[in-house]
Amino acid sequence: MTTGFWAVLPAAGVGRRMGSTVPKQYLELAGRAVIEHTLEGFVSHARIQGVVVALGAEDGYWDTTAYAAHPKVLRAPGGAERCHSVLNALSVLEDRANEDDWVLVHDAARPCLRRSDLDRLIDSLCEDSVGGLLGIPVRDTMKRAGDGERIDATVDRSSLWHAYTPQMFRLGLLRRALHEALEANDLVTDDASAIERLGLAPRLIEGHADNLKITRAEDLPLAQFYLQQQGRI
Ligand SMILES: Nc1ccn([C@@H]2O[C@H](COP(=O)(O)OP(=O)(O)OP(=O)(O)O)[C@@H](O)[C@H]2O)c(=O)n1
Ligand SMILES: C[C@](O)(CO)[C@H](O)COP(=O)(O)O
Repeated sequence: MTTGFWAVLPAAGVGRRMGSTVPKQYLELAGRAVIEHTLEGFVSHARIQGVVVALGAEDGYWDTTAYAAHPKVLRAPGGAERCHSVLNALSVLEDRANEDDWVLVHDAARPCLRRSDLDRLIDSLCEDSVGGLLGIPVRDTMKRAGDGERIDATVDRSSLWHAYTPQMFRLGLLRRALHEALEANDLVTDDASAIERLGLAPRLIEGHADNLKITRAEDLPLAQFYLQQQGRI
């Protein structure tokens, strides 16, 4: 049986840290919504059979996007935290995908993902027994803050990475891992953390630092710069 590939885009956040009345996944970036740039990379990918977007209950923007009626795009209800949104999206895949199909979970707020990095992730992990994620090794000296934002310690950075997305795991394993994390009230902030809780070791695949997550206001012009550098706008 051929193994399928699906994408899940958690897009149900409110963007508190962005400080905008418009959720950051719908802010304009080079004339399109952030989420439209993100979706383009998955909808246009020949190996990706479908994309499930997890949307907030109050989302009044999705229907204005160019992908609202796209045949490859499905919807799921967002949840209170990112982990709930992802688990809801996996439920939408249950009657379409096989348990061993690969699911690539990618933040809607990361519009600058390179096709080359996406392909490297898929090619590196498609035979892997666990799965993994894109990331980059940290480049700065890392400090742990103590009281009053004074340094408590300098942390050995030699094996520290920034965890990015997509994070790629088989549907059945990821659903079980997230379900068990939530059962333990462990509101994991990424999908790999749920897999690690099972005692498994996801692989880190080095990508590019321009796969930033739009989080604060200064990230939007930086994302535009990166898209220009990539020749995408
Ligand atoms: N309950 C939630 C919270 C977040 N997300 C999504 O998960 C991704 C990463 O989350 P984050 O950057 O934290 O987005 P927000 O939660 O919107 O940001 P903030 O924490 O600043 O509110 C985003 O695409 C966001 O839309 C989601 O689907 N469901
Ligand atoms: C999934 C993630 O982008 C990996 O770095 C990150 O954990 C999301 O965290 P957030 O607090 O939901 O932005």
